[in-house]
Amino acid sequence: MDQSKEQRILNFVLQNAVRGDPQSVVDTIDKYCSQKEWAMNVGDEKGLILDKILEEAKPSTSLELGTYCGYSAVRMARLLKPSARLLTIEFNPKFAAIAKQIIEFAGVQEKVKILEGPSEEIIPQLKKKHEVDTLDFVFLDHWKERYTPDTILLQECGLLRKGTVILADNIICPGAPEFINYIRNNSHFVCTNYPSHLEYMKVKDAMEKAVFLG
Ligand SMILES: O=C(NCc1cccc(CNc2ccc3[nH]ncc3c2)c1)c1cc(-c2ccc(F)cc2)cc(O)c1O
Ligand SMILES: [Mg+2]
Repeated sequence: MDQSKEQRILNFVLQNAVRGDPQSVVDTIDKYCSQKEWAMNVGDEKGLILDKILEEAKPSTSLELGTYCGYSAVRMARLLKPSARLLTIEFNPKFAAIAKQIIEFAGVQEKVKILEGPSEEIIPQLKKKHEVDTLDFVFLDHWKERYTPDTILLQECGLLRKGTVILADNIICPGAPEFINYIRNNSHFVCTNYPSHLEYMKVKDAMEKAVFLG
């Protein structure tokens, strides 16, 4: 059975990155995906925006929607303080299995917990089953049409607090027009746009930060 692109990315990491070194895992995935096969990691250019916003937020509890191969989970975990936690939700079991191995190879498995399943099922379980009080940081990078319903669901479940930072990928490409319309017209959020480029390409993209006002 021939390998998937995600398995090829994993193998390249296992053979070329340094075990226990999250920066080397991030750099190795970026090298593979810019030189060999494109993949939908947030990438190095938008990754620097993610780094800066995450470092400003100094989150104790973070949530990511859309783990994929674990690139952004490793990228975020490398910047979290030792006691901080990242929960990341992935619907596709094959992606989750690859991500688990990449996260373990990077040595950040103590800070990262992969939750397998659809966000609409898992978000309502975060408080009771996963002992979350409120979220300090949320990274949206899953199906773009889920950005709005899941933001509403997070509010309904009491998971946002005054100052929670939500960062959304792919505002231009593939685009999340209904999310932009929702969040920029919602007086409970203060929004900031960060122009950038699609990972590994010259195509324009952007990220949007939305801070919840409570
Ligand atoms: O679509 C994207 N990513 C989302 C995605 C996509 C596929 C599968 C999954 C399965 N994972 C999944 C699903 C549902 C879920 N619910 N809760 C968790 C959860 C997890 C997730 C995407 C596309 C492009 C892109 C593609 C092509 C192109 F030409 C330009 C740009 C660039 C990106 O940076 C992207 O992020
Ligand atoms: Mg993305």
